[in-house]
Amino acid sequence: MALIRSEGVKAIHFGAGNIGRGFIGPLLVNSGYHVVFADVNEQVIKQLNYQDSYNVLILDEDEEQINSVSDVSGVVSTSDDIVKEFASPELDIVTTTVGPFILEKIGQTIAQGLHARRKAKQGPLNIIACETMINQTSTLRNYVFDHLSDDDKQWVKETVGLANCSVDRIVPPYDPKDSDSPLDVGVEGFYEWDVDKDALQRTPPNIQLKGVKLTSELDAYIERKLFTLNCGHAISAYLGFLKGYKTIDQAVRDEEIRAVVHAALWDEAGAALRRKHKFDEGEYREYVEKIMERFSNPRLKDDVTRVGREPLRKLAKGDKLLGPTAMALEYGLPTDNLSKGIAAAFLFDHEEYKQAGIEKVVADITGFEQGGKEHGKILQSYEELREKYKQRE
Ligand SMILES: NC(=O)c1ccc[n+]([C@@H]2O[C@H](COP(=O)([O-])OP(=O)(O)OC[C@H]3O[C@@H](n4cnc5c(N)ncnc54)[C@H](O)[C@@H]3O)[C@@H](O)[C@H]2O)c1
Ligand SMILES: O=P(O)(O)OC[C@@H](O)[C@@H](O)[C@H](O)[C@H](O)CO
Repeated sequence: MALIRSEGVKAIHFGAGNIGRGFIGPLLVNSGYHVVFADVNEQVIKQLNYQDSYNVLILDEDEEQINSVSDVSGVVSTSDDIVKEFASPELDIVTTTVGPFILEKIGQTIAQGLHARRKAKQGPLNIIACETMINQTSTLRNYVFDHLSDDDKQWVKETVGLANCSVDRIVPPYDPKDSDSPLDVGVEGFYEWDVDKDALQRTPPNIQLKGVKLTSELDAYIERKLFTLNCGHAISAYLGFLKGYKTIDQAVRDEEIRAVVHAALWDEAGAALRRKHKFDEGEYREYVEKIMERFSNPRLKDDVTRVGREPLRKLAKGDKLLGPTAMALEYGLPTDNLSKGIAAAFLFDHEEYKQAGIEKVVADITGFEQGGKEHGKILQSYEELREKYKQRE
């Protein structure tokens, strides 16, 4: 059993959920931080303060490893305690994994915390939101700035680093039957965290995150992750759901689904990404094959409903499905398999689409004109999938 221990400076992490406890928290602890988890879930916070540690189980197909994460505590994110934590001289970094829609809510809390920190005359800080979306920290920054005075804004501009990033580790909810503690979490061994190094506040240079890649080319890393891993994940989830599979590994072991996902990632999204970012073909092939292997991991038991959650968010322009489609079209590349994934997303949550009429809904959401080629491809796949999997409606 590998033991991870922290030694000094503090981090606040908003969101003590799967990825918070399973990746960001442990990585911060491993980098020497005491991690204060901030969450609305009072039960989780109580348990964190009671236990002071929990286990992260690495669930790879060929490896079983348990890491104990200690020196962690929790505060309820809606209590005054969180504002006090911001004023602490030991605080060095603030991270989040609360979900894209929650950033607006924590924006006000972070603004109050930053105000308290300025009043307490404490020093620099870095904030990194780790949600699965493009420019998540810039989005959070806007919400925070909505609640700051002009003086506070000026202080934040001079003192606080707000860096975008890309975070990758698959962390599904862990079945409590499989462990002794409700805090324990099961994760895959693979992880990647790329952070925009130019946006970080480096005075004092406390930030030394072990296992983090600091880069000046974040856009390429973000697009590679979102348009490959998350794109393939979403397509697997939606097609898997239609075919009656419960988990992602079951879905991608189905030859038909696997072929669509692989072609979407390699021939369509991948071909576009390789052109735009000049990724080395061999390295990119390894990246795709590794993703297919990660999706196939039966020990993760990752439910298609978790991966497919909030389909309208996933269908947003520039996000994991329409983003790579637009990029492929820009380079004159095929999009047939991406279109199938998009069509399947419309069938995942079809009740609300049914009411408005699918043709209009597809046009409104995708921006593809009714009667146009791309709109037609999605609609055709939609009808084919609907006919084929009628029994699941
Ligand atoms: N699970 C993964 O595989 C994974 C990997 C990379 C990134 N992410 C991203 O991380 C984010 C969280 O995903 P997750 O799977 O951990 O979800 P989750 O539901 O397990 O965790 C979210 C946590 O945020 C908490 N929360 C909700 N509202 C809050 C608030 N106002 N203040 C503080 N805490 C609040 C919830 O109580 C919960 O504990 C998402 O943006 C997701 O895209 C997830
Ligand atoms: O978190 P979402 O809902 O945007 O997407 C679901 C999964 O694809 C996602 O959580 C992945 O597991 C994660 O992005 C892996 O790094």
